[in-house]
Amino acid sequence: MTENNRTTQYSLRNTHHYAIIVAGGSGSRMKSALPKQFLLLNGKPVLMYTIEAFYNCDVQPAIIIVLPADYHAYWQQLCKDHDFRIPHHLVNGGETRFHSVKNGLDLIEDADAVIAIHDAVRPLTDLSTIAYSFRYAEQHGNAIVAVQSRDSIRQLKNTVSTALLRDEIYLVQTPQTFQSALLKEAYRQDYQADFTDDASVVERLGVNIHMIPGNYTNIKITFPEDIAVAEMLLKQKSH
Ligand SMILES: Nc1ccn([C@@H]2O[C@H](COP(=O)(O)OP(=O)(O)OP(=O)(O)O)[C@@H](O)[C@H]2O)c(=O)n1
Ligand SMILES: C[C@](O)(CO)[C@H](O)COP(=O)(O)O
Repeated sequence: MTENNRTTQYSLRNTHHYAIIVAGGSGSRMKSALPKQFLLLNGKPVLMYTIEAFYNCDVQPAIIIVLPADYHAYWQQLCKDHDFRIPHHLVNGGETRFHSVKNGLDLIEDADAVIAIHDAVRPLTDLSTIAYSFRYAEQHGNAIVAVQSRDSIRQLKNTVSTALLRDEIYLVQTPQTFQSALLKEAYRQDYQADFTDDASVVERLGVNIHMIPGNYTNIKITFPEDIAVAEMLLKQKSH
């Protein structure tokens, strides 16, 4: 795990930065008719918080939003209703998260770019974590935000469960940030069911993945109860 020196200043002037925010899912586990990226947190859609975090971080990436094709008009209306003016590019979602990321990547031609991939449904990411992930990936090729397990861990194989070393277990979040040539090469691979995040796609090339520290509050809104938790955390953040 790499030390997150949040006070260090790096020069970003010679590179190009992009954020691909994937919001192409249907949110089946949320059991809501409206996909969870559009649900309201304290009156504002989840996706708007996420875009604001990237817009407000000091790296100032270009922002690409991947949305199901059927929801582009709905999103544009939401932007009008909430007077949401942050500039962003819209791309169609794909069949899985992998295909959605790929659609976003197709928009980026810059071979020297640094690209952060982020779940639209993680609206609580710190600005400093976003900025650090860009800076770390710029220097080391990739940066994956993760937190150490706080619970004891057991692995179940067939019917036998075994304790694992908790200190060796990390829970992976987003953003996951990469130099563009590496990420584009990785996403030229055929889709595999065990590609659950961008790190697993890049790792399949034989590349070493670097974890950087995240926050336990960077939750992914997945189940109905996560909405109440996110609203509470947002209220705490604003005080
Ligand atoms: N085809 C897909 C599937 C997922 N995502 C995005 O990937 C992120 C993480 O995925 P997940 O939480 O699984 O979202 P859903 O697929 O929407 O939820 P579920 O698995 O419960 O259906 C979300 O921001 C989601 O919108 C995407 O862009 N395109
Ligand atoms: C990318 C991710 O959020 C990292 O934890 C996670 O793998 C997404 O998983 P999901 O099954 O698509 O929610």
